[in-house]
Amino acid sequence: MDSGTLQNPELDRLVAELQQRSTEQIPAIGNYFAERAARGDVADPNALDADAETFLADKLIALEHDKALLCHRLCLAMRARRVVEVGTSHGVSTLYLAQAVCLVTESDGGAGTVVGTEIEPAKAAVAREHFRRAGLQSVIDLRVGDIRATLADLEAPLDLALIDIWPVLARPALEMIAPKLRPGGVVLIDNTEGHRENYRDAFAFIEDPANGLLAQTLPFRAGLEMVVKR
Ligand SMILES: C[S@@+](CC[C@H](N)C(=O)[O-])C[C@H]1O[C@@H](n2cnc3c(N)ncnc32)[C@H](O)[C@@H]1O
Repeated sequence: MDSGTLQNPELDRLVAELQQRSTEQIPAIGNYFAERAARGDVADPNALDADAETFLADKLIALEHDKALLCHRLCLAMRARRVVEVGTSHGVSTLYLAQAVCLVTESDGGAGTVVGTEIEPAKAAVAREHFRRAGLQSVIDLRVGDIRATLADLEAPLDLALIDIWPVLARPALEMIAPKLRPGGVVLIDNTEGHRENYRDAFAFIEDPANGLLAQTLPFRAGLEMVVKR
């Protein structure tokens, strides 16, 4: 038995194919930002300009397999059935989350949903096709638009959230999600070590005792923040 899989051969093939496509795009993304910096035209990761947004519009930038697998295993451990994903892109991490929620509801009964959100309609359309291929579309509520509108009416209590979006959006996402997390609920935030400074507003929120959160940076590549509601 392979402990690093979702133990569904078709789904494992699909996520491996998408992870490979995402990995292959990374050098081009690095080159784009390096070339701009070399021209003295540094792209601000906290305020992407139109050129950077156009360049990134078709890039997967998927959550790496090891991090996505942790999300999957945590959903199972927590028996998560209300999950939110902030930043869906082509839906790679959504597939891991949705399969875990399906396993929980199949074994424990009842219903479950993964709410995803993506601002680029073309990316959302590709994500929907992946959900359909995986047979997971019935548990995914993909909302197209800006998180500040699409996540304004999240239904409580939430079990788990994954924040995998530009760092500047982590704070507004936390402001909408944290009050609706159940005690023991978890938020995972990608790249918090690699972009610590850009996450300063998010950390100010996490460290405010009024919000009842505790955090630890897990030692994945570029860091993965695990935030727990007390
Ligand atoms: C890092 S990618 C998400 C990757 C995805 N979690 C996966 O594993 O496949 C971040 C995504 O957030 C989207 N995004 C950026 N700003 C957004 C906003 N204001 N509202 C919703 N989505 C946004 C981007 O278009 C991009 O596709």
